[in-house]
Amino acid sequence: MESNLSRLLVGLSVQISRSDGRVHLATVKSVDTVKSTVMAEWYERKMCRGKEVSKFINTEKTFVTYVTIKSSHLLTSIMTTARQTCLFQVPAPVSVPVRSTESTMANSEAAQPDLPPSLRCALFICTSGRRKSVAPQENNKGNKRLSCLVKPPDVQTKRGKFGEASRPNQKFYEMIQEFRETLEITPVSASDLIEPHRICVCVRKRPLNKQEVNKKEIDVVTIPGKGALLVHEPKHKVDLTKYLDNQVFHFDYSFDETATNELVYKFTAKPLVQSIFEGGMATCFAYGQTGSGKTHTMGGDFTGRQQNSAKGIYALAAQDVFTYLNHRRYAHLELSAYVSFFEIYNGKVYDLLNKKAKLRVLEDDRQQVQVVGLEEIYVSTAEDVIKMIEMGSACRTSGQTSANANSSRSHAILQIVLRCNDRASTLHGKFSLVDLAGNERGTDVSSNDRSTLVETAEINRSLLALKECIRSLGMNSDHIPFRMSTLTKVLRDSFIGEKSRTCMIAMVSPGMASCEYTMNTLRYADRVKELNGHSKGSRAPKAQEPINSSSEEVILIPFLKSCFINSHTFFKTFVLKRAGELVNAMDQISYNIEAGLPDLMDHSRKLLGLYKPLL
Ligand SMILES: Nc1ncnc2c1ncn2[C@@H]1O[C@H](COP(=O)(O)OP(=O)(O)OP(=O)(O)O)[C@@H](O)[C@H]1O
Repeated sequence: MESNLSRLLVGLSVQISRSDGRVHLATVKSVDTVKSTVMAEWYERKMCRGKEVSKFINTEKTFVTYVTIKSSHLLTSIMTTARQTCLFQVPAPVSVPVRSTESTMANSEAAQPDLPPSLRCALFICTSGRRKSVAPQENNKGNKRLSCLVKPPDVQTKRGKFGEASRPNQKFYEMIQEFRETLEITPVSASDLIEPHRICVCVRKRPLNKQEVNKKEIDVVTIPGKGALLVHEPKHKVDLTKYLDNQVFHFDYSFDETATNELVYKFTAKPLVQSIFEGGMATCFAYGQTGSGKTHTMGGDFTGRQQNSAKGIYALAAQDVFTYLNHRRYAHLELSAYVSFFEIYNGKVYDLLNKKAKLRVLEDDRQQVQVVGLEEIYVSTAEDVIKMIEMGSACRTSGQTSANANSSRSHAILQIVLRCNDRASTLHGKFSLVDLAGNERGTDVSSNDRSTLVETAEINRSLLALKECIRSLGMNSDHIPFRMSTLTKVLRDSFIGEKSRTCMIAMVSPGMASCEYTMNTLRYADRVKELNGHSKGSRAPKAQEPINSSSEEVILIPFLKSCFINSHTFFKTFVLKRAGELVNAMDQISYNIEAGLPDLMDHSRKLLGLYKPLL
C-alpha cells in the first residue's frame, strides 16, 4: 500500500475526473503515509480547491489503485498520467452502477484521448450515474471535506452559509449550493454545434415560479450543460441524517432556466423543418408534468395571462417553413402549406379550428389513418399560422390543478402540412408539433372525481403508447404499436419511413416538491432515448427504477402512488402488487377504461382509507 503512496509524490501532476465529465489536472499537495491519505489541489474559477483521499486498495498487476473519498461531495478520480491510476470509490451505502452503453464510453474516451484503453476503461467505471452528498456536520467525524473554499466565520452569518434568510429546507439548500460550487456550468449557447439526430431527446428546466419563490421552495435540478442534468434528491437516512441522492442524466441537449424559446427551438424543432421539404414526416413533442412549461415552449411565453404566440416553437417552425418555401432550393417543388390544429381529449379528437367539432379517426384497408372532417386551412404567411394558433389555443380543454391554474388536460397537435400544387394536392411532408397533456394526472386521483380518473387513465395509456412507438421507430422495428391509443393512431405517419424524424423536449419543474414527477419525466425521456444510436449519454442506472416494475409503471404508478408516500413497508408491498395488477390490465389493448373504472375507484378509495391513519 505504502509503495503505491510513495509513487504519488508531492508536486506530481495528476488528472482528476469530475462527475460532470471533465478531466483536468490537479497537484498532489501532501501524502500522509501514516494515515494513508493524499491531498490533491486544483484551481477552479480562480479559487483553489482541494480534496483529501484515503483507503488505497492496490491491484499491482493492472497498476490500478482505488481510492475512497472520505467525504463525497465530489466524485472524482485521480489518474496519474503514466501507468498508475487511482479511482475514487463512492462510500459504502452508495451503489456505483456501471453504465454499459457505448455512448458513455465515448464520453470518457473523448475526455482522455491520450490514455490507453485500459485506463479509459478504469475511468469509465467511476463515472457513476449516482452519487451522494451527506450533510457536513452530520458526517462521520473522520470524514472531513478539505476544501480551500472555506469561508471565514464572519461570512457565515445567522442568515445561513449562502447569505439568505432561512427556508424550510435550509440544510438541503446549502448542500445543493455547496455541490453546485464544485461544478463548472457551461450552458447550451446559440453558437454550439447542432448535431443531426433521427430521434433527439432534450430536457428543459423552467425557473422557479413566483409561487415557489414565495414559498422559498428549493431548486433541486442543476444543468451543468452538454446534455447533462443532475437531480439532487433530498433524502433521510434511518438515523435522520440528511443526504442528497444526486442522480445524473444525459440527453442530447439540456437547457437551463435561462434558455429562451428561440434557443430551445434552434436545437430541437428547427433541424426538423428541412426534413419535411425532403418529403419526410417530422414530429416534435413537449412532454412533462403539469406546469413544467410545455405550453410555454410550444405555444409561446406568457406576459401575465396573455400568451405571446409568436415566440413559441409552433410559430418559429411556421416562420422557417415559409422561409424554405421561398428558397430557390425548394421553390421548384411548387408546394403549398396548410395548417390543422386539433386536440385529443379522453381518446376523442376535437377540431380546434372548427368550433371544437368532434371528429372520427378511421383507418382504411391500406392502414392509412384519416381524421375525418379535419379542417386543413391554407396559409401563406407565418402571421396566418399565428392567428390559427391563437384561435385554437383559446378553445383547448383546460382545468385547474394544484400545479397549474390553467392546466391543459388534452394533447394538442398543430400540423403544418406541405402539399404539391397538383390537382390531387398530394401530401409531400408533414410537421406535427405536439403539446402533450401533463404526465402526472395521478395526483388528482384524490379528488375521487370520475372524469379525472378517466382522463388519467387515457393520458397514461397514450403516453405509454407514444413511448413504445418512438422506441419502435428507433429500433427500425417492423411492428409499430400505433393502435394502442388515439394519439399514436393519428400520428402513425410519424413513426414509419426512413425519413421520419422525432424530437422530444422533456420539461421539468425545478422545485423540491416536484422532485418525484421530475424523476418520472426524466426516466421516461431516458427510456425514449435509450435506443437512439446518436445520443451521447447512457440511460440512468437501473437501480433508480422501482424494483420489479416495468417501465410502464413509471408512468402509471403515480396514478396510485400519491396514496402511499411515507407508508409502511407491508402497505407499500400491498399497494404495489395491486397497482401492478391494474397496470397490467390497463396495458392490454383491449382494456376498457369505462368498464374498469369502478375497480380503479374502489382500489383508490381503499388506499385512501389505509393511508389516512398513517398521516
Ligand atoms: N421557461 C420558462 N420561463 C419562464 N416561465 C415559464 C417557463 N416555462 C413555464 N413557465 C411558466 O410556468 C407556468 C406553467 O407553464 P405551462 O402552462 O407552459 O405549463 P404546462 O406544462 O403546459 O402545464 P399543463 O400541462 O398543465 O398545461 C406558466 O405561467 C409559464 O409562463
